[in-house]
Amino acid sequence: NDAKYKSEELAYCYYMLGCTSRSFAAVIRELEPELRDVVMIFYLVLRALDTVEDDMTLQPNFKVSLLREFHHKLKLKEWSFDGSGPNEKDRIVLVHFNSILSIYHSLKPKYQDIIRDITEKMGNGMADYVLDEDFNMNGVATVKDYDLYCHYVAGLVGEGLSKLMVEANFADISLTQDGFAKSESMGLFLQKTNIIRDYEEDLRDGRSFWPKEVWSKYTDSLSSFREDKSPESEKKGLECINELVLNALHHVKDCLTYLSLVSDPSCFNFCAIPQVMAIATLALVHNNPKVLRQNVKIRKGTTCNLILKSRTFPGVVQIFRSYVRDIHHNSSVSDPNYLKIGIICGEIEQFC
Ligand SMILES: CC(C)(C)CN1C(=O)[C@@H](CC(=O)N[C@@H](CC(=O)O)C(=O)O)O[C@H](c2cccc3ccccc23)c2cc(Cl)ccc21
Repeated sequence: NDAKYKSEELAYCYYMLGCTSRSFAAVIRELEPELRDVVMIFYLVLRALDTVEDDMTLQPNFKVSLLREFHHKLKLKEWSFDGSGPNEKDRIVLVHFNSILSIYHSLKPKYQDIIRDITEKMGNGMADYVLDEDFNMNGVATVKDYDLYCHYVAGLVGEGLSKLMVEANFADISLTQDGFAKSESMGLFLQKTNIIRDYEEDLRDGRSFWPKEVWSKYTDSLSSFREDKSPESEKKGLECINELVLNALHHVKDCLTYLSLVSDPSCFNFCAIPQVMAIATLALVHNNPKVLRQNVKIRKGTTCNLILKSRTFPGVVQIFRSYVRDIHHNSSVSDPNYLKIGIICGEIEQFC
């Protein structure tokens, strides 16, 4: 019967959520019922889009049209895609997209519209970068491009989540009345932290997202930090990392303000946990030469402590204050951005 069929599809969607991201899947499962399925579907649709964008085995022109028309697939009753490369880790969400569609169509129309609108904007933004040859090899050109790319892949997620939470009455309406500036910062803080951390891994995949306007101050070729093991090259690499850390820190005040406006406890957790993981990761990558050679990750034990401590807003503020102090104290006097890092850390500590 229909109810049984839907619950099997729902269970399969949660199974796919678990495949794409174990630790975050647990956080989504703790959301209030009104938003749990909505956010889970939103997350899976974004994962599907990300899997298409990440797939370097797809013909560029085919990839561009699939990204630009992906939001139309959400209007279909049935659609799936089995053409992803064999190594695409989340290809399951495209192969079994029918399960996502069946739950998507059971959501309230308002929620469906928000998800489809973000999917359209994100798909078109991603498509704009696919054909940009320079982007693949030299990262984004300017810091402005860096912010625009992060807007498409992460800032828009913040806009969508803010609309969903306000629609469900779980967050203050002001989150949708500032032009989504704070929502944007939430996404950009996460994405910029990942981009700094993933330097070596992305180079291995033959691409980088570090803005040339920054790295070209420290080297003639982005991959030199990885290839040239000399102390001079390492020092330049660290100064480049630290400038990107400085750039990311400018989003922190907005992120803390955003979190103070999320009233529902389960939504607060959902929003706070990725943020505290990000500030811990940012402190880890700051002035850390290992970033140039491998993919550094915060320790499992640290993650558990962060999750426990981030259940309340004061707990989150304390976590941010402590890591921002670490960044401030670990900054080298010889670093060209030493003063700017001191200023932004001081401002954040004031703000806390
Ligand atoms: C690119 C990204 C940062 C937006 C990805 N993104 C996130 O990073 C996840 C966390 C995540 O997936 N962590 C992975 C680790 C990892 O993949 O690096 C895990 O397994 O724990 O969180 C974000 C996310 C959560 C809560 C509030 C947000 C507000 C604005 C923007 C994004 C927000 C996310 C929410 C949704 Cl609905 C969809 C995607 C995301």
